[in-house]
Amino acid sequence: MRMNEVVASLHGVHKRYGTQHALTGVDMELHAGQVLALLGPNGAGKTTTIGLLLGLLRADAGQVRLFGCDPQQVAARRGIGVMLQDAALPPTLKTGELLRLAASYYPAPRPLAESAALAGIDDLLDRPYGKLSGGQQRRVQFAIAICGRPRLLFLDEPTVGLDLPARQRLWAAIRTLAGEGAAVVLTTHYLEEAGHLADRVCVLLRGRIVSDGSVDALRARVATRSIRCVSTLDAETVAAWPGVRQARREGTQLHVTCDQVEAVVRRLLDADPALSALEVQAAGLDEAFRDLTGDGTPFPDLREAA
Ligand SMILES: Nc1ncnc2c1ncn2[C@@H]1O[C@H](COP(=O)(O)OP(=O)(O)OP(=O)(O)O)[C@@H](O)[C@H]1O
Repeated sequence: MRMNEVVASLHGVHKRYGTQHALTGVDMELHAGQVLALLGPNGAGKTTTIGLLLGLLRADAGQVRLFGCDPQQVAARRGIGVMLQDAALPPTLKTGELLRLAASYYPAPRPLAESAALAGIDDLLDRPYGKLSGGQQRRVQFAIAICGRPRLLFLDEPTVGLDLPARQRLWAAIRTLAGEGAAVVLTTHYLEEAGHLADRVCVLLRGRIVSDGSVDALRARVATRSIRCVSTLDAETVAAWPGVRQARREGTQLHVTCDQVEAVVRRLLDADPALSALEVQAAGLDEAFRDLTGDGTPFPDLREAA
């Protein structure tokens, strides 16, 4: 497989459930060797997009292609690996047995030890799946998703329930797979995860793609900066200054989001000679997303990873 080759695509896709419009005119391409993070608030259309690519749903209009074929064709589906959130696996089977069984469905599976090592489950192979912790089960599900050497890997919130070392290990494994040429699509609510992992971030909002590009390009689309300082200035007063988008207080700290950072910093220093611990940062992804909604709609389910 050539790096950057388009492995799957949606062009002008519309999908409705009854009168509910889930996707309206979505265009998206997935490339070999690229990790794409699909982000958006609840109900934005992420699951619907993945369902269409997996051939579980049919578009009402537009074209969906998987390895150049209709995603409903079995041959096309053999090239994908999937880790969904509601995986139900037989609890009495041992992890190693489950992995062997899953690998047997693929023409050229990865050696079991390699899948286990990538997923960090080498020490769990003799344990019954049902006796594992939630985080351990997630790792087994990941091993199953990658055991067939998929050319396209779908990961639906793969690190939910994982502690930080396990999450970092999974990120490393995902990077390895992308390095081997796999296209990876992941949905995540963790901004940190998208920032660390993704080559591209696609933001869906109310069934439309509102941003598609690198994490840096997304950040650059919003010119906002955030200022933090220790100050006794009233947040509401600062919020009314020109160039300030938002100001709030957290204990002794004042947090200000603004467009014209130099002017606001100058005015803060003038207004409060005792101001200290001044920090200026580029907008985080959460501010970027908030900005993309245009009407200030927050993304309540986007949170920083713990
Ligand atoms: N089977 C269904 N019947 C009716 N409406 C549906 C169905 N599935 C999804 N929808 C609606 O379609 C829209 C998109 O839903 P979708 O599940 O794709 O969003 P999502 O981005 O995956 O959300 P979440 O982050 O909550 O999983 C929502 O308004 C949802 O209510």
